[in-house]
Amino acid sequence: MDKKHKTLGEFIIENQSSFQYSSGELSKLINAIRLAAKVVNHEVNKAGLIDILGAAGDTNIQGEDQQKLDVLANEKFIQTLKNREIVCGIASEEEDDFISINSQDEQHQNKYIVLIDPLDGSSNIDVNVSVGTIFSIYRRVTPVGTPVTIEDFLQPGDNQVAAGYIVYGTSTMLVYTTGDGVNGFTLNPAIGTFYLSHPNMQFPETGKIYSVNEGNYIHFPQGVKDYIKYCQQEEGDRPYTSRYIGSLVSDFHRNMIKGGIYMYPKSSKASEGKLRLLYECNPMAFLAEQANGKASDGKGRIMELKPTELHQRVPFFCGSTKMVEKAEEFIANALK
Ligand SMILES: O=P(O)(O)OC[C@H]1O[C@](O)(COP(=O)(O)O)[C@@H](O)[C@@H]1O
Ligand SMILES: [Mg+2]
Ligand SMILES: [Mg+2]
Repeated sequence: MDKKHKTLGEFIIENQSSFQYSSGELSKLINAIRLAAKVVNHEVNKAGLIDILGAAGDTNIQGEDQQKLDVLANEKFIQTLKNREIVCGIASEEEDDFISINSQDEQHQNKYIVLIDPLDGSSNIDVNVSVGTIFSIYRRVTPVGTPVTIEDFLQPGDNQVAAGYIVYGTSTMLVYTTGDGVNGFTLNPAIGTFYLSHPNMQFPETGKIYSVNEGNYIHFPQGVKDYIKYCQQEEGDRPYTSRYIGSLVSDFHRNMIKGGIYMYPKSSKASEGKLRLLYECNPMAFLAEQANGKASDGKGRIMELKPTELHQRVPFFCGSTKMVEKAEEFIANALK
């Protein structure tokens, strides 16, 4: 029993009252995500030993080949949330449409919806590089007790009540916010308990790491090219170091601890970039802002964007405030 660190369970109970809608329902929801994370973590850790590597044989609505672990993680999270009867709707990267869940208990109608990227960094699954899960939680906007509609999911990021990720890396961590700062919990695999290991996480105001797939450089807008050149120049505290894991969760996590910027710009190959607004950019933006960082589409705040489609993509620039502002500056200058 680790007396030095608070468990996630203790932390949730202690901080429940600081949550504006505190009714215990959100705590139950975070606990359900914790449970599903442990189940997926168990599978990820022994991926090479069980038939869970490689493609599942289907493509998702994004046109991507679904990996077996994408499908498994999707099933585990949806199953856990359904079984625990705490949400009235779920949307997932791996599901074409949202799922409406009617509560069996007439007396108790659920108010929360969850959007998930069940397995983030799918291209890294087979090569034993860290991957993650991303979640975003909203209160529904349509009347309680009626089936959820697309309106419940197409809410701007500013309406999120909670967001977070799990990183399955050298250690497994759950990092989340309910709008009162960002806290990180590390799983003690010996006893299956998450402990508070990274209280009040903060992005350093600036940093020396830039994370972008430079293989797409020639396809990037001029402003983005100019910013990357700026990062590579011999001047002042530059050149910065290029670090790109290819898992958004892992690149974000490192940059939040060390200071840095992650970029997935639009390009001549991908007119709106690659990342999905609802279950990748909005939750990471909420975390970034709660940790004194910044998240932008290159022009303005991600969380002000009014979503129009469940799986829409947006350009994404996220990390240390000064670095994101610099990138925005280069993008704006190139458009003059
Ligand atoms: O291989 P690319 O084009 O650089 O894309 C890598 C990016 O795509 C992602 O893998 C997209 O997420 P999924 O794996 O959930 O589809 C991000 O995690 C990562 O940052
Ligand atoms: Mg992803
Ligand atoms: Mg994914």
